[in-house]
Amino acid sequence: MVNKDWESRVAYLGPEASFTHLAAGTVFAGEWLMPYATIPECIEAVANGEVEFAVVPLENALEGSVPLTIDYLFHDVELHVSAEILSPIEQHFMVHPQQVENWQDIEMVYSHPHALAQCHKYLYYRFRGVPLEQTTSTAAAAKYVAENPSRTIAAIGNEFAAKKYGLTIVEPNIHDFHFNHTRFFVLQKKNIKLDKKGHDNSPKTTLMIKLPVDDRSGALHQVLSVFSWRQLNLSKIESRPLKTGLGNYFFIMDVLDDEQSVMMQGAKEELRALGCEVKSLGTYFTYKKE
Ligand SMILES: O=C(O)C(=O)C[C@]1(C(=O)O)C=C[C@@H](O)C=C1
Repeated sequence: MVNKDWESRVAYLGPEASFTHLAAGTVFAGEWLMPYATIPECIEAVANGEVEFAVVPLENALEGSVPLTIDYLFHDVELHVSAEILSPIEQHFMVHPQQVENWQDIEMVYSHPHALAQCHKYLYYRFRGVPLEQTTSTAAAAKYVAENPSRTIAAIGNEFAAKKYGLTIVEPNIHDFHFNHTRFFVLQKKNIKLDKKGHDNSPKTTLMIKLPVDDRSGALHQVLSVFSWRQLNLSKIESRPLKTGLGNYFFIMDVLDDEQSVMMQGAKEELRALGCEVKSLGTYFTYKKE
């Protein structure tokens, strides 16, 4: 349980009305939400004690992982996941009200790289050849378009960003696939599950595993059998480069159990006995944004 005698400071990938801001609001309504410009700045803010929590994007159903978040958590900081938030994502095409007449002749489209990728087909068929400009978030794109009313430019983002920055949505729901969801991590220094109203009551643990250095054949198979014979269900496995040489990876695994269970304790012990390095990000519950 989190002690809630004080108001928590919560960093999020801003500015206001980013998808991360909306996700953070579902779990931290009424708390002190503080926008930061980039994912590393959010993570550093919690690591050096400026804030108690940080909310950052981790994975999108269409585009896959946000490598910056995963790599930062593995290489740069010792933090824990205290919750995950799943949020539906709807991308809209928006312009400054002064440019509504010209929106078909847009000269540049601004958004976060994940959002641009989620709308790749739409942009290809509708605005082929129009330059795409990456921003630190969809809300940053909306803010930029709002600050440049004389330019024939557009942003891709959510309806709250359109409202917040006074833009007009000229084409709603332009994401290429209907099932567009993003998973966000709530990070904290302490290894404590966030136990607020509205979670799913199913603990999940994220482990980051480095295989033994001897590079023996079957090492990954051995790791997987540690979970398999204990009937520990994995909901995700992914590899990321260790950044030490080609072919060197670590694995991120999400296990559907509490780190404190007998089976999980045994699994971690056995992994270490096999020569693996195991970094646990802790156990957390899932919160869903409607
Ligand atoms: O740009 C935003 O609004 C964000 O919160 C970032 C982010 C991401 O990193 O994937 C979050 C959700 C959407 O998938 C698009 C962008």
